[in-house]
Amino acid sequence: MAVYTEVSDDELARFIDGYALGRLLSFKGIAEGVENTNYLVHTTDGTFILTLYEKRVDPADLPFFLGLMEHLSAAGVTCPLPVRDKSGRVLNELAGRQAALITFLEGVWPKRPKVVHALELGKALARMHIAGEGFPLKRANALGLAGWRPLFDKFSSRTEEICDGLHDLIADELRYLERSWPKDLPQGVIHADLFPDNVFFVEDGLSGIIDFYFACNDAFAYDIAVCLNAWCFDAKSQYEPQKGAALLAGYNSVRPLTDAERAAMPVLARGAAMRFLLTRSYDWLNTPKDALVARKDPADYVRRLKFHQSVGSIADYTAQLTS
Ligand SMILES: Nc1ncnc2c1ncn2[C@@H]1O[C@H](COP(=O)(O)OP(=O)(O)OP(=O)(O)O)[C@@H](O)[C@H]1O
Ligand SMILES: N[C@@H](CCO)C(=O)O
Repeated sequence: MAVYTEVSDDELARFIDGYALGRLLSFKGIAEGVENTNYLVHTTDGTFILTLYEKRVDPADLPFFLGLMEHLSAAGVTCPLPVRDKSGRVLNELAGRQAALITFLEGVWPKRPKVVHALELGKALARMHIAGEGFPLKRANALGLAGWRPLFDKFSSRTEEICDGLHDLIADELRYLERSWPKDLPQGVIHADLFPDNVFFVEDGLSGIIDFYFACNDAFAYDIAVCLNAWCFDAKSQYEPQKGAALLAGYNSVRPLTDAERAAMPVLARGAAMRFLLTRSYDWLNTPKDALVARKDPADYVRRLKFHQSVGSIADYTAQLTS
């Protein structure tokens, strides 16, 4: 359960008094998520999500994340909107953390994504990339290529606590990625963590996107690669080409991929696997045993990475298997 910071009834009632949202009725911690503390909050005016920002969020980045939600929402993307307090601020302090209230989105995230979900996701991702144009703030990808080796250095001496062979798998792959990473792909604002638990559906229609706390400026196609890994493999980490094809087709129907983006997809898929293998491995080793949070298994991303290494081109592979 991702409630790292407890908030008392009185503290929260005082906090809510700062907003024009009526009176606090009830609140409860949200079990899902691993990054930040989230509470579901009911007031006499409605339902909201309260987020207290934890370890990986640099407070200096919060204006980017919250401003982006406002920008995307104004451009037609259904995403949470930060709520302004009585003095117009979106950020406040609560229980020693930076905190914000955001609007509640209806819908549920798909526990077992279907082909139709991947298709809708592809379209929504492309629309989000287009909607991000004109957002004036910039944020480098802290978990992009330049951030991977320093993160590996923090736990490289302990990889055998996760699985045999992990050290060399990561070390060799980092060398490959540093040599091969594409430099001139179309760039803009990307979500960078668009896993199924961050996308809500009502029946088969996509109803909203949440959790912009890794958003940054980077290659659009890298965002697609993150989604390929997160949405198009089954519970045993077997690639599901129909879902991969649907994701790419949905995306392409809104924002056609360039030849360079298509050509780069295999290396981007390997990089996207590396990014989550690194953060999951780090968290696996550093999350206290008694923490109320479900650690995500690095092994799923070992398998994805090995799959990408073995097939060469995921885009060709998808095309072959679905034609
Ligand atoms: N605006 C929202 N509307 C409805 N539910 C929300 C909203 N924001 C968050 N939630 C709920 O809270 C959960 C955790 O939120 P979120 O994904 O932002 O947390 P996180 O700790 O940053 O998670 P992650 O591990 O995905 O990075 C979501 O799965 C969802 O159930
Ligand atoms: N989406 C991430 C966790 C949140 O950063 C993962 O599945 O590893």
